[in-house]
Amino acid sequence: MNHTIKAYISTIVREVVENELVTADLVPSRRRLVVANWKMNMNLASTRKFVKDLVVTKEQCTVVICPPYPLIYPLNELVNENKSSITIGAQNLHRQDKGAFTGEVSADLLKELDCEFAIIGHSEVRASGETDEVINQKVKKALATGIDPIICVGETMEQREQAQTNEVVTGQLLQALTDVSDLSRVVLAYEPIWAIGTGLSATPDQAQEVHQQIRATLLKTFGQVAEQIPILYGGSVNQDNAASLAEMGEIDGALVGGASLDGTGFSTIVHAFD
Ligand SMILES: O=C[C@H](O)COP(=O)(O)O
Repeated sequence: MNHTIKAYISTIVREVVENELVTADLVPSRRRLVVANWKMNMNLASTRKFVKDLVVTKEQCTVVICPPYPLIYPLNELVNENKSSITIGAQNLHRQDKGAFTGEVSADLLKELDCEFAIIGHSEVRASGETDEVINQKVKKALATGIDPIICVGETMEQREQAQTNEVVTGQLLQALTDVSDLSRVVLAYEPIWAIGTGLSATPDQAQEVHQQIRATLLKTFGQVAEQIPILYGGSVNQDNAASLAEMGEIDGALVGGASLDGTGFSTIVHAFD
């Protein structure tokens, strides 16, 4: 079903609910996603092994793999050969259509290579100077190209210690979503910077608390459509902590870095969110 039809159906459902013709229980539940961000890791051989090792038996949870750009095409071929239910995503995209942007990749090309998602605003990209305005432009470019954006937000340890988490995260998400119309296709990822690659994951309660604040802000700002936006948690998710994070009602999936490089281990994380 294409996105226009999905959006139309969700609009009808929302109107019916707002008119109290059905109970909220009948609103379709949010999609759940487990996303692998391979960052600057993996090669052709390890990608082949990953696809062989990954066991995805259920389909309640969308499994998105975001490889380095040169691996997108071979990964797509492997997915087709193996009839795998992997969905492919990109780690970034450019806000412009095309042009003299050395080293960058356009949304159109990513779409042509079957990328259905793109990570936008990852803290490792923000650290190189990416602004909230550029992130907002990338979100719009992704949506206009038929790619669903996975927008990352998160605070530093210093900001957490100064009780600024809510202010920082809210500011980032509202700027990323400024004038964005198709919110039902947006995915958010809460990634506390202090938890990324450190082995120091947020506890399920810490993550749940921030996710609840994000949900409240989304509902207040955008209304009922905000219920459809999945909020993933990212930051040292692994085979040991995935199940306890997945139990939390406001954690709709995970964005996984280091622990996504091994197909067998990543399968365990996926099944925790199934
Ligand atoms: O995009 C993924 C996040 O940066 C988390 O990375 P990590 O699982 O290695 O902490």
